Amino acid sequence: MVKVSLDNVQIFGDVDDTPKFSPASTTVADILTKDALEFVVLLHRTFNPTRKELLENRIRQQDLIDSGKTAFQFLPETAVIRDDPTWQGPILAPGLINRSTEITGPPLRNMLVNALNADVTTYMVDFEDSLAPTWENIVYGQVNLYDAIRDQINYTTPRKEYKLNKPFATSPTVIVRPRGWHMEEKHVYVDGAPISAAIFDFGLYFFHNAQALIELGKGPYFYLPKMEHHLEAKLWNDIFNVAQDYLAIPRGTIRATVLIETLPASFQMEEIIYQLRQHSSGLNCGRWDYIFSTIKKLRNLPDHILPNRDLVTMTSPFMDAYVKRLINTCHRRGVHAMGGMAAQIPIKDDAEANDRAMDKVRQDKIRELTNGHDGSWVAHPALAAICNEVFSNMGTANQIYKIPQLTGTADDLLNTNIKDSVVTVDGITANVDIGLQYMEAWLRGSGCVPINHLMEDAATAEVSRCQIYQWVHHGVVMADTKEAITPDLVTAILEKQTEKLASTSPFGNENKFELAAKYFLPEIRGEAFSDFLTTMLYDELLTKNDKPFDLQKLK
Ligand SMILES: CC(=O)SCCNC(=O)CCNC(=O)[C@H](O)C(C)(C)COP(=O)(O)OP(=O)(O)OC[C@H]1O[C@@H](n2cnc3c(N)ncnc32)[C@H](O)[C@@H]1OP(=O)(O)O
Ligand SMILES: O=CC(=O)O
Ligand SMILES: [Mg+2]
Repeated sequence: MVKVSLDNVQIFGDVDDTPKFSPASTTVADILTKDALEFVVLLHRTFNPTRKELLENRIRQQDLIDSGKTAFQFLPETAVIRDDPTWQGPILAPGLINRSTEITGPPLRNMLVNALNADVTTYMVDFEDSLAPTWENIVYGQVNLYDAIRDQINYTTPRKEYKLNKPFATSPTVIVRPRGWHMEEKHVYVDGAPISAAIFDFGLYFFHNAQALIELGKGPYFYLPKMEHHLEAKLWNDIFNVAQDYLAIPRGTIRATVLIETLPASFQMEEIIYQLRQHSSGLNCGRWDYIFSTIKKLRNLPDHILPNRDLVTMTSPFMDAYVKRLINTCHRRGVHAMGGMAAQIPIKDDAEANDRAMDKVRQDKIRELTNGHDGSWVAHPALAAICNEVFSNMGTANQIYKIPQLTGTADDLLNTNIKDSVVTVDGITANVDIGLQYMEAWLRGSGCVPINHLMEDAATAEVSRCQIYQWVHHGVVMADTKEAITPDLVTAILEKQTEKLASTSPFGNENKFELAAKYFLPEIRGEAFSDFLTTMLYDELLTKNDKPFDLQKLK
């Protein structure tokens, strides 16, 4: 075994050794053990320089786009991968053959139990879009997964008893989504800089649970978010190989589904599967981040202005092209093509509105099934039945064997012309409202919230944020007032919304609307464009102890 020095490692978060849940749960100290930390530090030291280079490459690509020399093309240097029809993904892994209904949600203990009890095939446990990365959320997410896998997650609150209906081994297969390459975990420093959040989330989960999962007839399975280049997938693949070798687990045991949720990645779908080859479990249409990325990448080009958020749909030309290209690519290579998230959630106090919302979810799933997806996502247990019903029409565990015609040329992927496109005052107000409410919740530690009966998470909020930037930047003329959108107009809307929401907040003086507005303002005035809302706000979540935790006390 490689010896890893922890001399230059510091932990600034609490490493609690008292159980948080009743009956007694695993503790944070059982997760952040010396052995586990050595493993994640080894991965970080080995792979962080490449991660940083790849992040710099993203900035260079953006400069190219902004200068009008569009970088969007199928890469000439990887034509050989695309043109070779012979290579295939691996044989499907145990627990990942039928993925017709995947529930998703953050790894909060109550939600983990509820999701594992849901009538679904698989469960994407999310450290990313739906989780605000407080130290507490991150480390207890690991505690909760550890306990779930060992059938010791049952617990009681004053309100409710949470109990798994079935053993973990026969519950929906768990697929963990670590944070993306851009995020750092600032509660852990290695050699004077924060550790990569992706490596931290992946490493702790893999180290503690890979062997146990294999013994249960499943495996260490992952969803990989927000990649922008096939070499970013190669980086994951290299990490997987080292991780498996380290624990003497056969290479190819890990499986990873990549979210195609950035515009550049949709030009490299085949290469991404190729890089992960023996570890690939397909691709997923991460539609919300994909809309965000499309706006973000093309934000400074006047020909790609998108209309009001509710007019950008899965049938918009660029979205339709991306979905169809993804399904064709996956099925040609023998891997799953997963659908994405309709934002509608159950509406409890209005039966008719609920029926309309549920019908939107159903129509979305029907479109996905008809296009050829092998399964799709649901945001809430009450939506599982709809997805199950629609995808039962496959009649088989998946439809990988069906290869639809290859559509989605480079021009189609960039075709942002949407019929009857308009931007209106209501469209701006809705985006301001969503962005502000979401950021305020995130700053209080909630990464996924219902707003106006829709699920809002980091990806959907990004769409709202960067639409306003784009409209102000280009001085778009509103269809209703015939006036151009200016920084002063959006400032006035933000101020009004902030005052209204702060004065009615159930959190009273503890609400964070003023703080959220302070960060939001330069973004929507077009004066700043942060890479991600989450990296922009992250320091506000730090509960960094001044004195690092004494590593001698690690178990
Ligand atoms: C763009 C993307 O990345 S999509 C993927 C990321 N997004 C997600 O994963 C969405 C996850 N979903 C959620 O967080 C929630 O469903 C929300 C915030 C959208 C709605 O939450 P709420 O309004 O609180 O839902 P509601 O009150 O109906 O919840 C009822 C029960 O269902 C549970 N529940 C709701 N959603 C889920 C879920 N996704 N997984 C497990 N349990 C859930 C709640 O925990 C609650 O049970 P409890 O009282 O025992 O704790
Ligand atoms: O992660 C999913 C998305 O839509 O973004
Ligand atoms: Mg996403």
